[in-house]
Amino acid sequence: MSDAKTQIDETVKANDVVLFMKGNKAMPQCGFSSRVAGVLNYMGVEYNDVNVLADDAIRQGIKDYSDWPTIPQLYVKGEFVGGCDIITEMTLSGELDQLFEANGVAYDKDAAEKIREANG
Ligand SMILES: N[C@@H](CCC(=O)N[C@@H](CS)C(=O)NCC(=O)O)C(=O)O
Repeated sequence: MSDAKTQIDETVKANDVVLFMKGNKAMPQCGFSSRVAGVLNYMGVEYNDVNVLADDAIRQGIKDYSDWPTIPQLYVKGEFVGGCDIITEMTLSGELDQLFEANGVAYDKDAAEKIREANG
């Protein structure tokens, strides 16, 4: 395994929820990353953010790791879940709630409902 792949593998296995993004959760540097971080922040999810802009090897490595061409990328319990479009859809359909519940990830259900109400 390359250094980047090893680092990615260890990160997603050591942390329940990881978001590979541009910028960080406090200051996203891309609208797509901002949207996913915004959902997780609003839902009160505890997660690790990895800024791919800080390391080109991780930026390319995460795409190879998941075989997914873009960033952001959300991982739950070591599994790739999706990017911005998928996370948005899963938030609105309630599938993200189900995924968190199935994996014992704490989140604010009322906040999730508010997102759905505002976008229904
Ligand atoms: N449709 C994508 C949008 C994300 C996207 O297009 N990301 C681009 C621009 S930020 C990207 O990662 N390009 C490759 C790169 O910048 O390395 C999604 O659902 O996540």
